[in-house]
Amino acid sequence: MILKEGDVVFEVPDKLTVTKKDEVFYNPRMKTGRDISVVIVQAFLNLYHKKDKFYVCDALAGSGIRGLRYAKELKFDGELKVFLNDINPKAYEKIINNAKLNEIENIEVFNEDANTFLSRHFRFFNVVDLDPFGSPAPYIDQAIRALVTRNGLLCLTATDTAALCGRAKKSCLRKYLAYPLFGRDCHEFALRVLVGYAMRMATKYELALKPVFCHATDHYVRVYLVTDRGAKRADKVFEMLGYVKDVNGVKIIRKFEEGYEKGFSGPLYIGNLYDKALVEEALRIAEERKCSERVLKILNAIKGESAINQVGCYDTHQIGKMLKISVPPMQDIINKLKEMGFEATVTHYNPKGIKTNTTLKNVIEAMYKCANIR
Ligand SMILES: C[S@@+](CC[C@H](N)C(=O)[O-])C[C@H]1O[C@@H](n2cnc3c(N)ncnc32)[C@H](O)[C@@H]1O
Repeated sequence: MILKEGDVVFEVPDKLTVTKKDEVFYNPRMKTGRDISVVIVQAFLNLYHKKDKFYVCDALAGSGIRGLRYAKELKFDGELKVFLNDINPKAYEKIINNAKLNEIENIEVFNEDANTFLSRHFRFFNVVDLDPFGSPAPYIDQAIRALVTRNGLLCLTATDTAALCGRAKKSCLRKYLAYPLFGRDCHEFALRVLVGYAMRMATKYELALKPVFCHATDHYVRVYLVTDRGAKRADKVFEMLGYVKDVNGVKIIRKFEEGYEKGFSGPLYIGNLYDKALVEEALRIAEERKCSERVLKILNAIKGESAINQVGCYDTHQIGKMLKISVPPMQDIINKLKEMGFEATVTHYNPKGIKTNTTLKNVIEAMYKCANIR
């Protein structure tokens, strides 16, 4: 069947089960994530890319929709080229045909194992995008090596949320060398585990990765990290890693250098997950391109989150249960916290989550005040 996504028309098999069994993989539910990808890469290009060539790698390309959208939708005055690769010969053929269908010529298509392909392109790409079945962990090392060492953008999707969100602890340990945090804000901790893992993988090459954007949507998480080089910068990465424990909604944080203690999760990233300027530019582009309401809602929530440096959030439902009160409307609680002099915002990943720069005690007070209870 012929479909359209963004500016690209493409063909996928008529019957899709959206599993590995499909002749060529395509998941229409990931459109939101791909829309956001195009917007984030464009924002990155606008703000941080100063060279005249921009090489993007879609290493696990499936039908090619992601890479073809980059090739067609990104606006760049210099040379823009997208390298699409998939191990499946049927996907390889489909990508070539889909490129012809759109008269896209600024691409090269390959049919190799992703790690082999990436290892042949040492320090070559400005962007490496990994969108695998399940975990990107098996490809992260080669992806890091294939990126330019300064201002390279690593984009990772992970659909193994059972592992990252803490329902499959051993799987998380096996793939990400970290204990996950299971709880109401597990999606944010999934992002932090994945970011922390990629950062640790890069330090041995004297590279520092820094997250600039991420989101947890539907059944997957997606993170974007930028490369920088130098042993000293790589050493500093460990200052941004740590272990976290949730005690009744309050996060206790141990620094990485203090070591692991039983009951804590991690190692994971404990710094700010967003580059504020990039988030704002992405939102501007998304509005200009008339992206869907859903994309705009996610980006708007993230704009709020990016201004507040809280690890995790307060779950108003959990608090309401604890206090045995019904939860006032979210916006009322947020307004009340602001009236009390604090910053507060909704989160993009938990409709009942509030991020704020104050304590649980003050959130409770705000909720009581909203419910007119004293
Ligand atoms: C989730 S799909 C990609 C979806 C695509 N990026 C999109 O946005 O629609 C994962 C793809 O990875 C490919 N793949 C699996 N193992 C691979 C490997 N070792 N090297 C290269 N491609 C691989 C599969 O054939 C499949 O097409």
